[in-house]
Amino acid sequence: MIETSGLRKSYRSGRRGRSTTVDAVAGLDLHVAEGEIFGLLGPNGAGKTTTLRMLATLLPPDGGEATVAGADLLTRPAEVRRSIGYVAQGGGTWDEVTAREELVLQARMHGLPKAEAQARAAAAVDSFDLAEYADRPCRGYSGGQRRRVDLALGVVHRPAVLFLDEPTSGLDPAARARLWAEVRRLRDAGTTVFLTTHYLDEADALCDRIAIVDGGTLVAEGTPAELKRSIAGEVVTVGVAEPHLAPEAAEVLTAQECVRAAEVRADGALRLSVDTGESAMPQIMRALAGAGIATATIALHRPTLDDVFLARTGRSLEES
Ligand SMILES: Nc1ncnc2c1ncn2[C@@H]1O[C@H](COP(=O)(O)OP(=O)(O)OP(=O)(O)O)[C@@H](O)[C@H]1O
Repeated sequence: MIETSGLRKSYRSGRRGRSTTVDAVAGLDLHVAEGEIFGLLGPNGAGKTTTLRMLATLLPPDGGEATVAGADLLTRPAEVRRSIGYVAQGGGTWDEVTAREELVLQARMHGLPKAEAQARAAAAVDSFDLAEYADRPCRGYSGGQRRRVDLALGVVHRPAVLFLDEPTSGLDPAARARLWAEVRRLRDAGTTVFLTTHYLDEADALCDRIAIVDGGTLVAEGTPAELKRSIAGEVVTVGVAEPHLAPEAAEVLTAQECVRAAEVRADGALRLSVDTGESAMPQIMRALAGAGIATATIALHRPTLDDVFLARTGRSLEES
């Protein structure tokens, strides 16, 4: 449904002579299948919004190719625009207008006659459960209510592809869960959803497939489960009884075949990447005992997407 190849965008800023160039998107290849929720995950400044705005025809790429819903982004942008909905970061509701009026206006902007636009607005009020406040000005809405209206506005013309930029940013847990349910409902009805997020849990729980980006380039792409299994392996943490021996313990363990990588964390514990935790744990204990290093604690963790990011970039996404 969306294909990109070598997609690029740079920004120049500063005065003449002292201008700097930021390669916001530095050659991105993405494949998004029809009917999936696809997430672009990355830290601040990774190039997520720039990518989304290019795919939504709001920003011209500097290079590369892309098709969206079967139309070439560069040569047939008007056709792309007819197939997509776009919800910007922070949304697009006006304080003085009601949600219903916004929905009618949006539908009319997509070329629907008045009666049809009103019918679409009424259907959206129903399906997004907006009736309680849809006829009040948007100014009084909660953050979660506004985001639901934003979603409804994004799909009132029934696009094949919906772009969402940081859809749950700033929402409380209950409002986030509600928005996730709405996004899943749209996907189940056949809409392809392309969203950006810097929340690991959102990428993991909501997205069918994700692309992790950093510095404008692709770090990894796949289903969250695949990425965690294939890239991060499993993680064993070990606390040694005498913390000053942690560096020596890391050296001993790095030499073990079952250990892919060992690092000493800031809290003095060892963090080990292994293929299979269950079989690695007895070997780890034996190796440490053999080196005369006593173990205080040992625990097996299921890998997270942050472990994937760490394995690929050497940094934690949560600290980026
Ligand atoms: N209009 C602009 N002029 C100059 N630099 C820009 C402009 N817009 C973005 N950038 C830079 O391009 C890079 C990518 O920005 P972008 O907004 O695409 O990242 P992002 O992953 O969406 O970040 P965030 O999560 O903070 O929204 C950043 O280094 C940013 O500072």
